Amino acid sequence: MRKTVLELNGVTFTYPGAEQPVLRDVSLQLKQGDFTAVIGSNGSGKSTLCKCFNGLIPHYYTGDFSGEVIVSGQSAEGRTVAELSRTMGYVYQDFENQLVRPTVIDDVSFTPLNYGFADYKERGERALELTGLSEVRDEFVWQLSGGQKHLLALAGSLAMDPEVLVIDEPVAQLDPQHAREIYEILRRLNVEHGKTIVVIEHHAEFIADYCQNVILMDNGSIRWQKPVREALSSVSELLELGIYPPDVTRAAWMLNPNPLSVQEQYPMNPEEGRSYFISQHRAVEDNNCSMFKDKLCLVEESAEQKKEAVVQMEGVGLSYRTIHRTLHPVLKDVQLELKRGESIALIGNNGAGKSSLMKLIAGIAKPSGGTVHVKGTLINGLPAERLSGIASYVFQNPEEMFIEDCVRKEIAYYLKARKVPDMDERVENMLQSFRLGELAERDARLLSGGQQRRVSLAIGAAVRPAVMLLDEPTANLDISTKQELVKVLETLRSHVETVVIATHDMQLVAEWASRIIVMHQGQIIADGSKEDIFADEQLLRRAGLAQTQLMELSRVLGLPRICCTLEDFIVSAELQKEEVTHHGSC
Ligand SMILES: Nc1ncnc2c1ncn2[C@@H]1O[C@H](COP(=O)(O)OP(=O)(O)OP(=O)(O)O)[C@@H](O)[C@H]1O
Ligand SMILES: Nc1ncnc2c1ncn2[C@@H]1O[C@H](COP(=O)(O)OP(=O)(O)OP(=O)(O)O)[C@@H](O)[C@H]1O
Repeated sequence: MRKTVLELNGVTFTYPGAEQPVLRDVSLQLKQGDFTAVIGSNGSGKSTLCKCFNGLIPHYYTGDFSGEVIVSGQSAEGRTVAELSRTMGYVYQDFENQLVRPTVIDDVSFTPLNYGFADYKERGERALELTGLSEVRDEFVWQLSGGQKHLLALAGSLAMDPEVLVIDEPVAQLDPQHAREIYEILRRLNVEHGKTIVVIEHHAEFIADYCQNVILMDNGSIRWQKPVREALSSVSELLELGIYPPDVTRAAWMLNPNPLSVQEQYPMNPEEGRSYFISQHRAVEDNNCSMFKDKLCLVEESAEQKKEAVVQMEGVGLSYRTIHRTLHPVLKDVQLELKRGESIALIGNNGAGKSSLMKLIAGIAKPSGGTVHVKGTLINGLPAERLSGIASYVFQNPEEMFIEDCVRKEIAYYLKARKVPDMDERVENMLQSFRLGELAERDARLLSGGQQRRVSLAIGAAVRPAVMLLDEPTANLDISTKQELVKVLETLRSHVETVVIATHDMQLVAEWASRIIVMHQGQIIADGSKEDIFADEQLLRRAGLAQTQLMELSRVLGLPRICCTLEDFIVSAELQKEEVTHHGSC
């Protein structure tokens, strides 16, 4: 019999000052070697639940706590976070807070050093090797890209060789190839080393491929804990909660029963799924976006206006100084023109230079050569306060944007500074569009990750700049918020001249972008329509993007191109299924 490594009995928890408990009478058991996904919509209590595992709740997050947590057979009561952390490795959603030392190798070895392990350096090196970070071992941590920092936080936990590894959204900021690699590492740790793994995950494809069990959180309670196939087949329930995992996975299963044979064991009714999907789509449109649209005065643009260049970059380079004081070129000779009305997706693997390029357009980073013009204004060297109306950058880490004490004031902040006349109306509009009404008076820093992301998007959108730059806008978002974001982005077209998104979310790219720019090692290696870019497998492979779920699926479906909406996938899946049945019966 496998031993129980973690047990929660009747845990209820209320954050200080909150009116309602965030966890309500939660009980669960994890056995050694389990690989479990915790799912649920934004704010349902997933991270709070996991913070009970290593004693962060109630030791660090004080509040009203009752119930019992048992770690490796011993009650957690009276044991410190440091003690529990030897068994429970944890990578937080805001993983940057876990990076505490200046260089990569120092950081990864820091925890084992602190615990007095003589082999702390070897542990660090091993963890870097496992996560593919050995090449940057001597770099400064602040010089890493967002994705690389996430890998480093994971490496830091691995260096302690914990019995249980809890990771809050392991691939939120990783490119598809790195994401799969991380899950392969987790699988090896699970299968070969018997580690118990818990992930908080919004991506169904990884849950389907790697996890054995799924815990569904619903408004602070565990609604169920089920084996993965059964869990992901609970279509109507997941749709009802607005968290149905991307339908691509489901469509793929409908067509290709291997390796999970889901169809045989848990037959799904495509009609049921489809009608739910469509009604969900409509609900989003009716309740949120049409309301938002009504308030906007949509401007018809002339063909001439559409051709107008909003951003012009010529011969732009960007270099950062390395630890050895040499210059590390991050962007090389970028020539780029972004036009009015374009919806641009910047894609490329971790560290390709996407954020750096956007920071140059926003005037946050200064080019080491060349010129950047936005709306005809040379922005190199322009003071920050002059930039917010021209280009607005929504950070990869939303909390970096928060300076006020409540959500409403955060959204109003830049509008107030610029004395925008319809400020109150705009703030209300944003609160509604991003489902923030109930959170308006809350401190943004104390919200869940997905809620914080929504606030950061609302701040950026409220300003209505000429160019809006969004860094990984769908990271940490549940599926229904993602759908809303796509709709809101559509409506933004009439206020924001050009929207640029840096993303690893190919679903978003397929549904939203009108133009894709592919970056690799600091250069633009392709620039075109999604039809052209997604059809070029060699190019995508070169940029480390070949293994996306969409590509696999498009192959399975025999689609010439990848750019389909979720609905297209379902329709294609159904058609193909019918064809198979038809041929079968012939
Ligand atoms: N402030 C900095 N100082 C030094 N180097 C940096 C700095 N910011 C980024 N870099 C380096 O520049 C390169 C490009 O980073 P950037 O964040 O632009 O990549 P990215 O494509 O956005 O990656 P990700 O998808 O992981 O966020 C990386 O090698 C990174 O290590
Ligand atoms: N430190 C805190 N103080 C007060 N309330 C908090 C704090 N952290 C989270 N909350 C609230 O508790 C609820 C659950 O948050 P939690 O982070 O556990 O959700 P989650 O399911 O992990 O969400 P997400 O998918 O967005 O990360 C949310 O309403 C959030 O606003």
